[in-house]
Amino acid sequence: MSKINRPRFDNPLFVAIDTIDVQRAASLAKAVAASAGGIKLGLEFFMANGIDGVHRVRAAAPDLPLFLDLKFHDIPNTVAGAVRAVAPLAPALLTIHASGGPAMIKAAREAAAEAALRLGIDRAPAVVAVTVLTSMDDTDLMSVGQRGPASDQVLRLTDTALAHGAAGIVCAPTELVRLRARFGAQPLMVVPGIRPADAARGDQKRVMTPADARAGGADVLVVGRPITDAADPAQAAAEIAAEIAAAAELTGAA
Ligand SMILES: O=C(O)c1cc(=O)[nH]c(=O)n1[C@@H]1O[C@H](COP(=O)(O)O)[C@@H](O)[C@H]1O
Repeated sequence: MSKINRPRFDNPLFVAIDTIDVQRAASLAKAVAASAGGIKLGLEFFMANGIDGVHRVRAAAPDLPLFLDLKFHDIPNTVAGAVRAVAPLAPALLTIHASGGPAMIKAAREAAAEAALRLGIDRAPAVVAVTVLTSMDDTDLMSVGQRGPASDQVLRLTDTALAHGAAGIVCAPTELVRLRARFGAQPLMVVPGIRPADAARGDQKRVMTPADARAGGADVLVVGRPITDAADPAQAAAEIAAEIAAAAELTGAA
């Protein structure tokens, strides 16, 4: 297997732009461009607008890396095909579900590397594996037949994901310290479930503030509604970026 592609982001704030409206998505991308390190487009946006829609949003903020969060979870052959299909978008990050298992994770990683080579893309998309969704707690986990507590299941899935070629994982901020202690600094830790102290949790269950998540070792902080639902998204993004930067200074993180 080729060397693991592990990107580093100077600015770890990725704004999740969850909408079906291309114009709104483009104007949000533009509004947050000064404070964000990247934008994330996910299922909601992609189901409505597909590859063309992604191009249109990127044109609004061309310098921002793209996190394409489609959470692939299928048989290895199908996932490899899906990775190849979106590779021309050259996302910096691409998600799969770790629970798809070793062969699926390996197939995704290999498809990303091969497609990048074939397309002449400098850097293959980093495949990151979603562990336990941040909207699930221990009871939810049990109800789908998985052994909890959530933090133990995240550890097991991280082990599997990293052993089979994922560049990193998606986890809740509450698991970061334990994961860093076990897996060290190398794996990319992508962390949603971020809520400023005064923000509504919505459907998120395992949450922390931007400062605590950064101090805990998050490489990428995924923040959606606290920014996109704010009266002034540019200002909300700037405040969260400042909170992250202050936490990084305190802890000596880059
Ligand atoms: O893969 C993800 O990005 C993801 C994984 C996870 O466990 N939880 C989670 O919330 N996400 C995504 O992160 C974003 C969080 O958005 P907000 O809850 O609005 O901040 C959404 O786009 C989710 O799809």
